[in-house]
Amino acid sequence: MGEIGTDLLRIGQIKFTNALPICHFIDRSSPHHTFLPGAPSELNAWLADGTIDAGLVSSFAYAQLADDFVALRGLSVSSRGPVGSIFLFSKRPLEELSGSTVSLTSHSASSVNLLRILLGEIGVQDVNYVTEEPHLHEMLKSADAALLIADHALRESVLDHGLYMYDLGEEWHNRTGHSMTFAVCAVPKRLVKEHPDKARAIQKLFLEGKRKGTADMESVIEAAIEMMGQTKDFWRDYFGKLIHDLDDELAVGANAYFDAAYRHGLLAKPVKLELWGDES
Ligand SMILES: C=C(O[C@@H]1C=C(C(=O)O)C=C[C@H]1O)C(=O)O
Repeated sequence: MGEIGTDLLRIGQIKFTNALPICHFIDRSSPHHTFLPGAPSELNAWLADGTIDAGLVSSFAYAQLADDFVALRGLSVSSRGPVGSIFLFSKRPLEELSGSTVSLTSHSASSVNLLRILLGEIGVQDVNYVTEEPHLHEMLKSADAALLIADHALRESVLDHGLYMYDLGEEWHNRTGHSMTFAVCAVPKRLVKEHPDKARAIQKLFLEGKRKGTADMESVIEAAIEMMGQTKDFWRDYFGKLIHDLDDELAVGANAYFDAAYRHGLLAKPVKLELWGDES
């Protein structure tokens, strides 16, 4: 973490379309904040090494850093059922992946660990996990299945590969009945304690961006089309699946995920989501 009393706070922002409903309208004119866009895995590493002070990161990365960070109330990337952009593309049905090689996108922390949990719960054993750049064709040259997230997953999801496709938000919901929170907005406990006004200012920037995005979804969709093409209906359907809120109810799903991650040996200790700030 940098010198937190200083005037400039560095804030991480997900560079993919899933965060556009929050990030498209963020006011970047503030002299006290600078925004650094990255893939989730980059943002996670930046939060851990102090390159950024706060921002959107994988919920799993938050869980690893939960001693030092809180999650801002009202902000997340979540789904209650299908998420539409987190897919396992597989040559075999999920239940038949024991002894297989599964290639994991290098961009994710939450989804790759969710996949480990889901396969573990189904009783799939002896999987050889490899982490690779998110290129489906390359990944499947040597793997039996490949996990992609975000824009890479969206792009492949509209093509016919003749592969089995599993939406991890849907698999998690079918299995547990819970929502799943993939990303949260993490802020250092030190900032909250020593400069609550600054933590509140970060939350307000994101919440105000989300409020504008919700009120003007057409502009958010235009921005998504500019990034990736597809039709307005495609984006309406996709953004309709995503939830960008974070409240006590969604925290139940996030905590169920953290519990499962701990049970499966993926987190070193039990973690509870610590929400901070007001939602408005
Ligand atoms: C919905 C998504 O959620 C994302 C998934 C993440 C992860 O797997 O670590 C992190 C941030 C989110 O942007 C997605 O990428 O499609």
